[in-house]
Amino acid sequence: MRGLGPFLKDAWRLTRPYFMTSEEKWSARGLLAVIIAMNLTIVGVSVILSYWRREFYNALQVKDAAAFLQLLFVYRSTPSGLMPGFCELAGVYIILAVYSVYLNQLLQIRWRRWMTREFLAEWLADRAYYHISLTVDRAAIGTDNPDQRISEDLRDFTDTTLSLSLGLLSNIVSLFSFVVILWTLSGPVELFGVHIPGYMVWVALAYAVVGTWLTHLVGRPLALLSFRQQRVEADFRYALVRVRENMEGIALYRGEHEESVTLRERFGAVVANWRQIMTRTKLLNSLTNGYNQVAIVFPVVVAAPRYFSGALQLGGLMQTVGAFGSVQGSMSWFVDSYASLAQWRAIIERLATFDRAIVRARAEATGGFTVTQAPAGTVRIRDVSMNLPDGTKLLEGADLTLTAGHSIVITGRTGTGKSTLFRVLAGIWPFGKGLVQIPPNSFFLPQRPYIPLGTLRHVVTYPNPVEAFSAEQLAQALTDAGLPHLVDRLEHDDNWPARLSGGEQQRVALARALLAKPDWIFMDEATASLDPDAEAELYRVLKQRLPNATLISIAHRPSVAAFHKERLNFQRERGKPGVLVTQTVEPAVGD
Ligand SMILES: Nc1ncnc2c1ncn2[C@@H]1O[C@H](COP(=O)(O)OP(=O)(O)OP(=O)(O)O)[C@@H](O)[C@H]1O
Repeated sequence: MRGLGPFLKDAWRLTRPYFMTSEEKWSARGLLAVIIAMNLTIVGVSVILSYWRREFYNALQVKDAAAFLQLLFVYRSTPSGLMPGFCELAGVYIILAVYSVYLNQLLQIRWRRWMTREFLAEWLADRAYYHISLTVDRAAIGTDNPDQRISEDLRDFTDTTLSLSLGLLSNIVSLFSFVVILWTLSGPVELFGVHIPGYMVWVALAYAVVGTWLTHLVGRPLALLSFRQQRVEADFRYALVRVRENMEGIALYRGEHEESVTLRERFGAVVANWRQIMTRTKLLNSLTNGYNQVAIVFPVVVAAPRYFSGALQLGGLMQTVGAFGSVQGSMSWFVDSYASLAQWRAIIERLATFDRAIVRARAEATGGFTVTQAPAGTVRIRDVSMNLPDGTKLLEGADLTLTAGHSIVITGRTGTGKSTLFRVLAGIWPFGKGLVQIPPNSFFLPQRPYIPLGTLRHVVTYPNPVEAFSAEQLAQALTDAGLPHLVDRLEHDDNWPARLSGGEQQRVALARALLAKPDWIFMDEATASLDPDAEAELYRVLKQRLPNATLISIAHRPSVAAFHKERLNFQRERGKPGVLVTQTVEPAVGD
């Protein structure tokens, strides 16, 4: 963990924009001011209620029924001023308590909405999400699981920041107010010849600190145990999900017994940890119940000598009991907040690291590459060096010019760097340097196409809006791509990533290319899941439907090479940068 200074700086850096510079800053400040005012008023009402208590019990002591009724339902004039009735005080208290929480939740969700939008925009800008995924450092907190940072950490950050800061303010004011009340009620005491003024204040503070500290000590292992419980429950659930996702594989291997052993083992951990939670909860409950029972009489016992000596009336005694409870409540808040403070610190650390990783990734979006538009009819790379994130060189100082109408197939042994070259040409690979010039109307088809959730129409038109193409255009593209059976299901909302086979997914990607009508089509083993006949058929369709498009394909099969004019062989020896070697290919029949 970093020092306190940098941590506070990070906390401020995350908090500042919403309240200081965002377009919502005025409504946010207004809402925060109202919540603070409400919380302080709640403390004020509690203080008035403490004096009300004194009047009320004094009225009981002297059997003054009129004062009793006034104090319950209307108001009463007292020597120290007008005392509102219980109904009014309770009414105001209830309204404040309800609306302070409600407005707090409102501010929390608005703040979270704003931060989530900001983080999402930053994360998706300049392909920062992709860059971070390439360089993710498992040891560094903050850059792993971006989904968790954006959903959970932002939620917990806004929640914890508000509850800690507002809680701190209310509890300081409350502690101070009730310590003063207790001080005025409590006379001095002589202990072993020492004169101690306001002795009840010291007793209350000591009682609260010892009690909450003991509770904290006994209860602390529970936090760890419940954290572990979440983990073992998640492990058990994950094992069940693995079975669900691999049912066919398990059935074919007859792996039921093995699975059942694993599942029982994992559930065994759930039960074992739960038993520890039970034991610890029992201990904690013994302590808190005992403490709470003692708390009922403890302040009365402490104040009793002054009551019996006549220095305090019944009202004063009851006010003392209430003030004692309030001091204890505020002190407990400070002790309990240790845990939330540690949690808050961890959240801020994770969010700040994530934020810095995004800024860094955006700054290095294209690495040392200069990606520009190519002059019409060419694709050019000049002096391109292509590295892995760890610095390993895949290609060094490469030059390449592709001309329109001259289709190329890129081949090479697996793992040489063909897909990485494809990413460089697409302008998304950030590691390396050189000039990359690509014509604007280029279309990139990866090996594993992205299939979003939603209707099939959304899947096929992605990333364009659903209304970008007519039903006839979509039907034609699907039919051309070999998916005529899906034409009727365009409006069906299904789990398409799971429903479509690997080959069908690649056909959907080709349908997208047919709709986009690009001048250049770059394909990274984009038909590898199809059988050779279907693959050849699709290449024929592409050439027929898009006769002016130039195909640049990465492929292993010779049958695909036959659809291209030239072969570019990516050759790389272990530990050395690769080279691109041009070779001729036999044209396919009808090419
Ligand atoms: N993000 C990454 N981090 C580290 N290494 C990577 C990363 N991406 C790719 N590599 C490595 O770079 C090398 C080249 O990968 P690439 O996918 O470009 O190969 P390829 O020639 O397309 O292989 P194939 O024919 O099997 O698809 C491989 O050794 C791969 O493990």
